[in-house]
Amino acid sequence: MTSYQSELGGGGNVAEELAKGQRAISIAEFFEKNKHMLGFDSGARGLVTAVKEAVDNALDATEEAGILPDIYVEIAEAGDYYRLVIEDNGPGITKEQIPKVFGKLLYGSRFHAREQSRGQQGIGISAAVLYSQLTSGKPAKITSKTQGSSQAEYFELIIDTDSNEPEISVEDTTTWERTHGTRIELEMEANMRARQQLHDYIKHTAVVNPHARIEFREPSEHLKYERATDQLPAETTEIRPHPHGVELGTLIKMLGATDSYSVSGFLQTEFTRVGQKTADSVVEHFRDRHYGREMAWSPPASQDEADVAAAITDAVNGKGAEATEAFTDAVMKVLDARERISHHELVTVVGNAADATEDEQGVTFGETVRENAVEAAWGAIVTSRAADCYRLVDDATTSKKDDAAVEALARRIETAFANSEDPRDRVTYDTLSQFVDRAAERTKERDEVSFGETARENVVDAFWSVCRTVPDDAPSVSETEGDRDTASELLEAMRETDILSPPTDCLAPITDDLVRAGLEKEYDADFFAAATRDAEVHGGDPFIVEAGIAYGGDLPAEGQVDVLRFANRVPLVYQRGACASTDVVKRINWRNYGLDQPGGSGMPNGPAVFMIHVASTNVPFTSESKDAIANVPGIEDEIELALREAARELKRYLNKRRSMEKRQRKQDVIADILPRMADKLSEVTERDQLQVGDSLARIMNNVLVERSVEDGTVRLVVRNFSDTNASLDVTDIVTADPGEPNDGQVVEMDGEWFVKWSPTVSAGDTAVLEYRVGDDATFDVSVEGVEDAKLTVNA
Ligand SMILES: Nc1ncnc2c1ncn2[C@@H]1O[C@H](COP(=O)(O)OP(=O)(O)OP(=O)(O)O)[C@@H](O)[C@H]1O
Repeated sequence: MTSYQSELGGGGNVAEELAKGQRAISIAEFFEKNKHMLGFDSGARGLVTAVKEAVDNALDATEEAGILPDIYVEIAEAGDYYRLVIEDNGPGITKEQIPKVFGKLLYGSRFHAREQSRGQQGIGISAAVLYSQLTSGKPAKITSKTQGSSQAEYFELIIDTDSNEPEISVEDTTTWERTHGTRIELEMEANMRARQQLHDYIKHTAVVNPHARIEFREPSEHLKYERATDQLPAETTEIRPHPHGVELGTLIKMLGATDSYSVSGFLQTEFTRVGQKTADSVVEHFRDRHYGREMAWSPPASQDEADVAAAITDAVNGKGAEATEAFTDAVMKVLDARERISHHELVTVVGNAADATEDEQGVTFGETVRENAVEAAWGAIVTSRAADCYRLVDDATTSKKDDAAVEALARRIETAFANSEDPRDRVTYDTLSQFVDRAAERTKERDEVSFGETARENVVDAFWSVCRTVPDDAPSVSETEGDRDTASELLEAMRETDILSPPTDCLAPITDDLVRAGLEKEYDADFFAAATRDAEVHGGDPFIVEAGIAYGGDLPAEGQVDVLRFANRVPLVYQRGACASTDVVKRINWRNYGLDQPGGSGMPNGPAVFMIHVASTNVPFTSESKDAIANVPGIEDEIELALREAARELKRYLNKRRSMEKRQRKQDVIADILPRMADKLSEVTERDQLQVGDSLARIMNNVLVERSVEDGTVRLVVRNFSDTNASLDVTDIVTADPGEPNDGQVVEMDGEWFVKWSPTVSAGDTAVLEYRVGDDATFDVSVEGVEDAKLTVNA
């Protein structure tokens, strides 16, 4: 760094020297230097990020247009570089927009939309273009065809990093076999070291987008992921911001942009879930914060020292005895009936009494008389502060506090009111808290009695609850926008008002059925479970968490469970350790759900894949490169609940499987011993060998299927030795024509006859299935509807 130290004291102006080097930095220049922020930290990672940005856009665009996505991704070596091609069958991009979409950072359609989408910031694809031009020096080649066009638009362009504007080198039309869509070709310095992440990204994209067809070709592999459903994700609706989710800067911007004059109108037109009632409630809190409330004191009783009536009478000059008395009586009549009165309420009471006296007595009560009367009456009323403060403190604290302590605290609060700058006893909640805190501190110092946190809060709330909201109009929109403190008061009022959660039609969860279908499509497992939670809200943005589990089958039994993380249907393949979803998986006790977890915490082991999906209008990521979900407690709780929901199903499955395995082992032992016993028995008794299948089925409480063939009659006897009903599908495959059996159905296929029955056999009952066939036929029976371990087939 240039040092100006030698110039210090030498008469030179360092600030002016520095000023020569100070200039604005373009966004493109900034990202050129900070590529890692956008996920382009290395050649390996750059390739994954570029694929991800283009595929995410393709999925967003096709979904928005209601088109089932057909996406082609190709990575090929091109000399010293890699060439990346991504094609989609989306709606295409208009000629005017192409240069901006690809040649300008921070240009997009989703930044301002409160709707679930993969893209959010308008940086993704242009950052890929920037990375490609920086590393290979080659322009991006874009082909795009909109629906109904016969020709496609073709551009070659780069981003001018000084101006953050597109620099077009070729602009042409071309023919393209796709009826509509977009094709992007980028060359970049890259390598395939992140091959695994690339494959994970594509495969996991296929899992959570079962409606998409994706073809992926890279130098050593060519893969096709077919769609599992023709059902597009549910259409989403854009929502207005929720009052609980905006920041101060955004609020001020919104106040500047609105057409509304009043804050109430502004709230109702610019935010979701705000009707008249909610707006009224926010405005009331806003006024409380902006103006404070007025303390209401109990008017002293007439026999008390402070004589309000006398004070009023004294204050009224030259109105004649009769009118003065009538006026004083009218005020006192109202005051006597009131338990408490605040300053503005007194102004109204005096005003009404003056109007009535004017009418009845024909004497004018002008502004000054009214003001004098209010001042005099208020002066007399506030003499009761001490007694009032005592009562409020006494009621708000426990009986354990002795009287002198209560008295001391109340006296100090009273003094705070008496010394306050506002003669109307207006206080904000914060000021009131300060009054009470200071009074409590002094009482501790002087009287050695302490009032703890809770006691203080109770006292503040007791005073606040008898304070009156002031009648002043809430500041207008322009007044609020023009003053940062006022805007901040409005924001706090919005946050403290209970407001219905935002609607969730802006979200499109995958849904549990499709989570399961997606997993079934890509993983050869024995068991699948899925759960979709109800929507919750974080910082004003709705979110939905989904979880899925695949278990067993071909999944690797060794090592840790594989965790697939997704945000708005986008697989997150980096920063696993920094992600809230990983943290949640680790903190669950998986032993409770039948999985192996060394030490009882951390990643569980076993042949399982966990899938976690967070869908939101604003997913809180840990960084701009959108690699990991931040540790937001509300979101973590939902992730945990979704996982536990799916895990409960897994537990049931594993328990059942274990008991079946146990049963099978027992059965294997018996099946081994029984024939040997039968052998021995027939040897000893010299009788024919016994049929052991029947006995085995009886011992194991199984369903037994036994065949006998006699004079061309094939008989399958089904005996249910279990204690529940059995609904079976029994199919006998015969090599000769079985004619027309009584209850079974026959289908012939390639010289084999399939005879099928679907009997329900009650516990302890028997069903007989029969047909006739020629002598030399052979048979092969299959039975479904009963677990293998509970079935004995002797046929
Ligand atoms: N394949 C495509 N088909 C149609 N429109 C597209 C396509 N790719 C990009 N767009 C349009 O270009 C805009 C900019 O895309 P870009 O990837 O830069 O940002 P984004 O997807 O909005 O947000 P993010 O930076 O979070 O990815 C998108 O918002 C979309 O309107």
